[in-house]
Amino acid sequence: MDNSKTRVVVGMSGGVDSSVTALLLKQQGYDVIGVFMKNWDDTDEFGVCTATEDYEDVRKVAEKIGVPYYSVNFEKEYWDRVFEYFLAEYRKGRTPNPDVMCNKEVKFKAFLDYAMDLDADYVAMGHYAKISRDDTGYTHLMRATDTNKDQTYFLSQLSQYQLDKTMFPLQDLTKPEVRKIAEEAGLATAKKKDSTGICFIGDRNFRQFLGQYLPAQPGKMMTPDGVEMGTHTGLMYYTIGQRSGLGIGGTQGSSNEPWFVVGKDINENILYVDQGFYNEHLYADRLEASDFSFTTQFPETGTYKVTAKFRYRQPDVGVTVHYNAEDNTANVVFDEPVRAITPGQAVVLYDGEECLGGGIIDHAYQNERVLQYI
Ligand SMILES: Nc1ncnc2c1ncn2[C@@H]1O[C@H](COP(=O)(O)OP(=O)(O)OP(=O)(O)O)[C@@H](O)[C@H]1O
Repeated sequence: MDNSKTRVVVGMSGGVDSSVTALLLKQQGYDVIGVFMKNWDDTDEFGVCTATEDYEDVRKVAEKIGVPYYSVNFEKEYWDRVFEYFLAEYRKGRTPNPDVMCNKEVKFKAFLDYAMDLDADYVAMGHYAKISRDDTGYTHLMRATDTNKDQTYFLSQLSQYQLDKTMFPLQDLTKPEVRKIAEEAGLATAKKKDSTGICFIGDRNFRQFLGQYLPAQPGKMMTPDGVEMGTHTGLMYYTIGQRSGLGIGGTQGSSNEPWFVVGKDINENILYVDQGFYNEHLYADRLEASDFSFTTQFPETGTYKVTAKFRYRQPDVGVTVHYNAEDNTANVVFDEPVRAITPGQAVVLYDGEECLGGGIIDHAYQNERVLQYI
């Protein structure tokens, strides 16, 4: 097949995954253009900026494989559509997922629009996820072959239009295979270490970073039974189910079991803590979520039996979804109790290998009691 008339704009981050993405498309004969996005000014006190180093890697790889490359600045779009949302969620005591929003608003919106202005037919990214196009014209988002790396959780809010314009050339490869391809092709990024954590925070200290934007408000730390356990340093620093950083020894109370965050009262500025990983206050039997997006079609109001993930890298759980199309919300009832459901995170729905879409978790319940008090 002659791919030379099909233009594909590849999001090149300067990492190994997107380097191999560009290489594979070039080998398949596509008209490839590499584009690096600068979404965040991370120049440090020494004037060093990792974006400059990453772009240098894009240059090396693009020159090696012989594709043109550009850089585009989306700092404003990223700030307005991802970072403001991130801060607003923390202000409400929730734990947002900026990667879900970055995909929806920047990588597959601002970037996609930019690519279309370059007369692209598709954008391609180095995500581990599969695109499958059926005979009726629908494009489906499927889990990656490398289940260990599958990123559909983060892509769950993409629309049919966005998916229809997307290619994921790594979809059938495992990470070790991708590294091997990069090495054999002599790409400068073959041995580059994977990025970790939230992209704009990088290796920086999370507390310090967040504290620069949101003033920390210390308050009371209590057990759900009302026993005062000391003070917390600011509700935003704690996530439901989290163990570390409570500053309480294991000797308080009746057992030596470690302490976990089991709830937050944002109005009273109280952090609720209790003992034991399997603490009953951490287990929910259903949740309510809003702001759903679906990858093929929005369903009608009704009841659906599917599986769901409530955070990245968690096995699916069987659920019954009672979806309300009028206000785009759902009540999601679990087949078995689930630990540490966290408001602000995405609930992502699957039908077998297909990622159907997802919403944002608002509340979790246990026997009709609202957990977490947020
Ligand atoms: N700054 C950027 N500019 C252009 N594209 C980007 C940028 N950051 C990420 N992407 C695209 O999004 C994909 C997934 O991003 P993610 O942050 O998960 O990177 P990754 O899995 O570490 O990939 P890579 O090894 O390519 O950095 C990348 O493979 C790339 O195609």
